[in-house]
Amino acid sequence: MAKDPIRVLVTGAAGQIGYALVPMIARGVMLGADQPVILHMLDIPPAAESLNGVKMELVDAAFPLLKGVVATTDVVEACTGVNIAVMVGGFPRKEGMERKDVMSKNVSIYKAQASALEKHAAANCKVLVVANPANTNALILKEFAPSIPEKNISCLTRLDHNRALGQISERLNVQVCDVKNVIIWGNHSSTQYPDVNHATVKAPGGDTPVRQLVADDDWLNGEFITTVQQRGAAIIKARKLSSALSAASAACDHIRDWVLGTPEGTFVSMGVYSDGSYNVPPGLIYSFPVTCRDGKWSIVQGLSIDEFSRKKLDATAEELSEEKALAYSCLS
Ligand SMILES: NC(=O)C1=CN([C@@H]2O[C@H](COP(=O)(O)OP(=O)(O)OC[C@H]3O[C@@H](n4cnc5c(N)ncnc54)[C@H](O)[C@@H]3O)[C@@H](O)[C@H]2O)C=CC1
Ligand SMILES: O=C([O-])CC(=O)C(=O)O
Repeated sequence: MAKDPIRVLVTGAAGQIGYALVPMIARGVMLGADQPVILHMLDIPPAAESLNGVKMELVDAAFPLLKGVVATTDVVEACTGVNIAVMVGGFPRKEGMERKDVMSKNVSIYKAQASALEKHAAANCKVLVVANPANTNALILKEFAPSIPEKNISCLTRLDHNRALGQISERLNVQVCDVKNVIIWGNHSSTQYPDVNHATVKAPGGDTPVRQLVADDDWLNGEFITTVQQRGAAIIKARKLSSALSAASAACDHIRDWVLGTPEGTFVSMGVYSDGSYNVPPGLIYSFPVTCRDGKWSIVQGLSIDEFSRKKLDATAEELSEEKALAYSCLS
């Protein structure tokens, strides 16, 4: 029997990530090739005409899974009945700007949209915040939507996770699909910690540790980390625009694994509300290694953390605590 459609909200849908993301959702990349969807697209009034153009293109693409499109500048209409909310809308970082510069512009948007989601989304709506500062926007959304379960609010660090897989695959000249279990800890910012200590590569004789195969700790503890941390800035420098196709693809990966589950023995990185695991302060949205099953994520427990890693986990937590304080000062 055909499945009922799932309503997916994309905010900032007239923007560049939105333009890459909505066709992926309509093609089944996010929720599966047998899952019909109804797209809800929100943008602000100055972008209304462009948003309508995106809607026209969705019609023209004749996606079999796409059962309806709501394109609106009304946040209530956009949020009504949605099962999944991908929050991309906001002000992007431009060349030379740090994430902190975009903080005040974005946290007030997330405070307002929290209330709309809380009042009008479907019960058990899963929320993914993409817009920067992603962790702190998600935290503000959580704080101002107290009736949405904290387990349902997350932020995107899957792009960083995928970038780390990509760097290892290039370095070792192996297929990216054979590399797994890298971890992004902390903030989606240049303090994030891309950790390969539990990562492996599939080989005929069994999974082999990345550290053993690379056999160059200086590279893994130095250039590899900074390349992943700075990849967003490198794309902005090259394109004069921030990452869009890779961000859209990572948003699909994030929701797909959350809803449909992670493969056995594989973990992925998600920004989620800290419960104090790995001595990360509770009260922050922090990227952890997680596995997903039955629509729920769980933080992978019991991984060893060496002294080098501990310092990096703490440094990015420190930055998130500072961002949280700054966000609240912007809102007051
Ligand atoms: N977490 C991650 O891995 C990544 C996050 N980002 C972030 O994603 C966000 C979107 O990036 P782009 O699509 O490149 O930006 P963009 O500027 O092309 O699109 C943003 C869209 O949001 C809309 N918008 C602004 N305020 C809004 C509001 N209150 N409600 C609804 N829509 C609103 C704008 O009109 C625009 O159409 C930025 O904050 C960017 O920094 C970008 C790449 C990766
Ligand atoms: O760096 C930026 O502003 C865009 C972004 O989040 C990324 O590409 O990771």
